[in-house]
Amino acid sequence: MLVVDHVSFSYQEKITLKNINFKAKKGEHISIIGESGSGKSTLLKSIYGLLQLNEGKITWNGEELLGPDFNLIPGHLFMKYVAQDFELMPFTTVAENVGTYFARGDKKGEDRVKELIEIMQLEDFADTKVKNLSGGQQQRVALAKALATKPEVLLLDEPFNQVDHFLKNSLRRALFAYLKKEKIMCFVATHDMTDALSYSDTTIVLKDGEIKANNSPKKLYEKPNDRYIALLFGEVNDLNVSDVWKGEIPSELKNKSFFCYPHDLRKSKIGTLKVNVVQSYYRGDRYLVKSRSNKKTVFFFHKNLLKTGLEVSLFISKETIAKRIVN
Ligand SMILES: Nc1ncnc2c1ncn2[C@@H]1O[C@H](COP(=O)(O)OP(=O)(O)OP(=O)(O)O)[C@@H](O)[C@H]1O
Repeated sequence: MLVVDHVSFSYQEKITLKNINFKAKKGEHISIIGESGSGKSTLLKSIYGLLQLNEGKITWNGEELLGPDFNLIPGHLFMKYVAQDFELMPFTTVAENVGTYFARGDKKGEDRVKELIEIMQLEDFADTKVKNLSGGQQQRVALAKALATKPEVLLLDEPFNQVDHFLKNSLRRALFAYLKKEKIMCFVATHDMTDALSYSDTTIVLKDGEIKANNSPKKLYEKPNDRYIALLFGEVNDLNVSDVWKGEIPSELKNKSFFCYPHDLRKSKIGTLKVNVVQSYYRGDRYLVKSRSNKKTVFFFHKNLLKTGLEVSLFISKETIAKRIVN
C-alpha cells in the first residue's frame, strides 16, 4: 500500500502541491489528469523521492519514503519513474539499454529483455543504437528498461505522447495487461483520456496543485459534477434543465444545471432544444457539430454534414439529464 498523507510541496514561494491525500493498493492503476501546470509531474516526482516535501509524508507498506535530503541517490529501488526525457544510453543498442541491470550471460535477464522488447514491439530494433531511433521508439525503450527489474510501482509521465495512434492502442493494451498480470502498481500522468478511461482503476483530478476529485474514471465521466472535470473528457455542453425540459419541471430539478457530452444529444423532431448550426467538423464515422442556442454553444454529433445556419431541434433523454445534474 502506498499512502500519500497531507503532502505539500513548492519549488519557490508559490505552492505547487497542496495537501494531497490518497492511498493506492498493490496492482492498482491510477491515472492523474489535469490541465497543464496543475502539478501532475510534480506529484510523480514527489512519490519517487526526487523532491523534498514541505509538509506531509509518503509511506510504502507503512514505512516512510524519505526525500533527497536523506538519500544520497534520490529515488527508490522498488519504483521506476519514466520521465518525459528518457535517460537512455544513446550509443548502445536497445537490448543493451533494456538489459542495463543484468550481468552479461545472465540467462534469466536475457529472457526478460526479450519479453519486454516483445511487449513494446521493438523486436526489429533490438540491435539498433538508441541514438538512431525516433522519439516514440526511444519512449518505448525507456518503458521496457523501467520494467526490466520488475518494480512494484511504476510512475509514468505521459508514457505514449510520442507514439503514433495505431501503435499507441496496441502498446497500451499490452503494457497495462502485463502490469495487471504482474500486479505492478502504476501511476500515469496523462492528457490522453483513453489512458484514464480505459486503463485505470482510479482517476485523480488535479487543479492548481489540489485534488479536485478521486474516483473511478467511469463515475467521473458519468457525473463530472464540475465543468473543469467534464472538460478533461472532451467537448462538453453546459445547460440548464429549463433549456431542454418538455412539460413541467419536477421540483427537484428546477433551477438546476447539468453537463452533457455531444453524444448525449441527438437531432430529432421531438427535441426541445432549438439550435443553429455554426460549423460541422468531419470525424470519420460522423460529424461533430458546433451550434448556438441563445448565447450558449452546444456540441452534438450527426451522421451527415449539416449546413451552417440550419435550425435543428435536439433531444436528450430525461434519464441522461438526471444522471448529469450538477449538485
Ligand atoms: N523545476 C521547477 N522549478 C520551478 N517551478 C516549476 C518547476 N517544475 C515545475 N514547476 C511549476 O510547477 C507547476 C506544476 O508543474 P508540473 O510540471 O507538475 O505540471 P503538469 O501538470 O505536469 O504540467 P504538464 O501537463 O504541462 O506537464 C507549474 O506551474 C510549473 O511551472
